[in-house]
Amino acid sequence: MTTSPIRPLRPEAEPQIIREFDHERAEAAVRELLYAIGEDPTREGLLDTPARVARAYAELTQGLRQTPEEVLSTTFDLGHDEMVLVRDIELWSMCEHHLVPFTGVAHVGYIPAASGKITGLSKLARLVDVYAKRPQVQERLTTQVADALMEILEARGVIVVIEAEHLCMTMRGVRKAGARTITSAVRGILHNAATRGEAMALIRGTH
Ligand SMILES: Nc1nc2c(ncn2[C@@H]2O[C@H](COP(=O)(O)OP(=O)(O)OP(=O)(O)O)[C@@H](O)[C@H]2O)c(=O)[nH]1
Ligand SMILES: [Zn+2]
Repeated sequence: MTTSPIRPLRPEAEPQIIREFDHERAEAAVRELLYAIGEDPTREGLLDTPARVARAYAELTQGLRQTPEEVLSTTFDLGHDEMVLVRDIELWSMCEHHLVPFTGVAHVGYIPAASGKITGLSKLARLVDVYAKRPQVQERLTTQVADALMEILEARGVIVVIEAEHLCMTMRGVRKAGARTITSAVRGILHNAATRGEAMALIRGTH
């Protein structure tokens, strides 16, 4: 059995961008976990599992190695300064308490700067992934997406609504399948009741 050297955990609340995923360390940890649950990682069916799980985790946590600035670096000036809203962006994240998935949809809307700084629609979905593909809590995911749009696009207003089901509440623990958690973050001129109402109507599809 091999164990990799213990390195200190990062002390910061917000993780630093670490460019390289440590496959060797992840594999060693998975091997250890298999021993811990009473499995035998040397049996044939499990031989490649540590490497596979490491690759899967590299993908599931790839947002830790990306920045919102990279994603939002392409902007256009379309002279459009009204609300842009992308609804039902599929979302898969990982709850930081249990490291099991939570999944649902994000609705992301913003009102561009008067200068008309607009990003590509797909970039809103990519931005959600930058923050979703990390160990997360839904509240932080919601505010991080909103804050990134305010800061990087200099949007005049942002609304982010996330509806998700947490597998840690479904497959284990309290076992309440179907319970959905809804979080929202509102910034800038979307605090204005009429503007927010317009956004909510678009999100609900009742406009
Ligand atoms: N606020 C918030 N809580 C979350 C999120 N994901 C998971 N949780 C909760 O985190 C809590 C962790 O509670 P603990 O009592 O420390 O852990 P636990 O003993 O496994 O709790 P149970 O899930 O109730 O069995 C649970 O209530 C989870 O439902 C999230 O995104 N936001
Ligand atoms: Zn959880």
